[in-house]
Amino acid sequence: MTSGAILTLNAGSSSIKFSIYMAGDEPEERLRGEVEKIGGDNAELAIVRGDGGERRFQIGHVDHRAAMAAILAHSGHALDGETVAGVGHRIVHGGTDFTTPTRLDDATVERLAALEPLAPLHQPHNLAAVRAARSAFPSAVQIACFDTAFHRAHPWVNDTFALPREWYERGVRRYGFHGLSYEYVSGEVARIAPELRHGRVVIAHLGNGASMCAVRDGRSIASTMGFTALDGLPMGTRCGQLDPGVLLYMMDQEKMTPPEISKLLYHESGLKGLSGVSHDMRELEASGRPEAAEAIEYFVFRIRRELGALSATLGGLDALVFTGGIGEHSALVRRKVCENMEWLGIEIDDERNADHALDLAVGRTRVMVVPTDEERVIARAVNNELNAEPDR
Ligand SMILES: Nc1ncnc2c1ncn2[C@@H]1O[C@H](COP(=O)(O)OP(=O)(O)O)[C@@H](O)[C@H]1O
Ligand SMILES: CC(=O)OP(=O)(O)O
Ligand SMILES: [Mg+2]
Repeated sequence: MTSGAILTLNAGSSSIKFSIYMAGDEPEERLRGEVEKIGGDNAELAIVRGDGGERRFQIGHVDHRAAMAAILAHSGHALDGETVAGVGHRIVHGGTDFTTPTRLDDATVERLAALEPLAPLHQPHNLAAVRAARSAFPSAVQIACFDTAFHRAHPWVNDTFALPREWYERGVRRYGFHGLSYEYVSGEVARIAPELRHGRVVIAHLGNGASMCAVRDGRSIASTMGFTALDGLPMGTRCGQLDPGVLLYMMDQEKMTPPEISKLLYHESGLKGLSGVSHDMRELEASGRPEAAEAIEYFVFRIRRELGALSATLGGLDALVFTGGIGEHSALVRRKVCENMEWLGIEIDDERNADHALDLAVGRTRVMVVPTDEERVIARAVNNELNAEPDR
């Protein structure tokens, strides 16, 4: 059996999540943490140890590189002399080629860098973390785990756009994202409720990025995100589904350049753009401004619309599962999504919902809150790779 430590890195647009596991038959978590508000004036490093103890450090203004340095410094302490045997990375875009966890070398990093324009909020940061970790831990195995991989076997009708066929061959496809989260949550649903293993399940991953996925037999059938992580639901700062005619109008009539449009769609839209208050659901819920309430209303409206559509692709619904920062913590959003949904068998208990309980349903369709754990999926992939090479 393998020994040594596993470090996982999950770099997002404004945060880097990380964890340390010990390798073994099943990886064992030692510590997890996050640097939040990267790019702002008061970034914070939070560390949660396996025994539940939590520490927070104000680290001022940091960019991604400085945040990584802070993480590596703190990981060094926590490792307590253990060698890092493997580092696992969440890589948001794997394109058409990467469908399973993959070892990172110079050539792979270069191929993944070519996908940066398809995930500008994530991929450059993911690869910066890879470069930093390769130089900090040169003898460790570096493994890429892809957000797109869980969806790669979804049916062709969900994989394509109705463009001339050559565009599909050129890789313009609906990839889908949040796959590490869907893999973890669907596994948990099957473990907690074995009767749902072959059931019709919709998972709503509602975080700063948000998407929904129809799952059957542990596989993705359809999801709301497409070619990039802009499609589908509105998000913290991303617009979600948009008539492509809007883009043509912006270019032709408003003479906006591609970088200007990209900034608008990725950074200034979604909950932030609609409310003018914040991208953060906590702040919207606390705000008395009517625009904040309207932004929540739009978010909920789109979730309900997609729930209907995904249930239709599944031919009905046995379970709706909430996860992600909003899905796990916002009783308000869950209540609004589930209102007047008896036609889908959805009815929830208000008290259990306020308590963020695992099982909310009083109707025929299960409604569950399952905290996601992308880090564990990454740690398992690295652990498997290490166990496949026991002499390391
Ligand atoms: N207690 C809470 N109530 C409502 N929303 C919350 C709460 N905690 C976190 N959130 C929401 O969750 C988001 C972060 O979700 P998370 O899944 O961690 O995001 P990501 O991984 O995309 O950075 C925050 O931006 C905020 O909107
Ligand atoms: C793909 C994506 O949107 O990821 P995140 O939710 O971490 O921003
Ligand atoms: Mg996330």
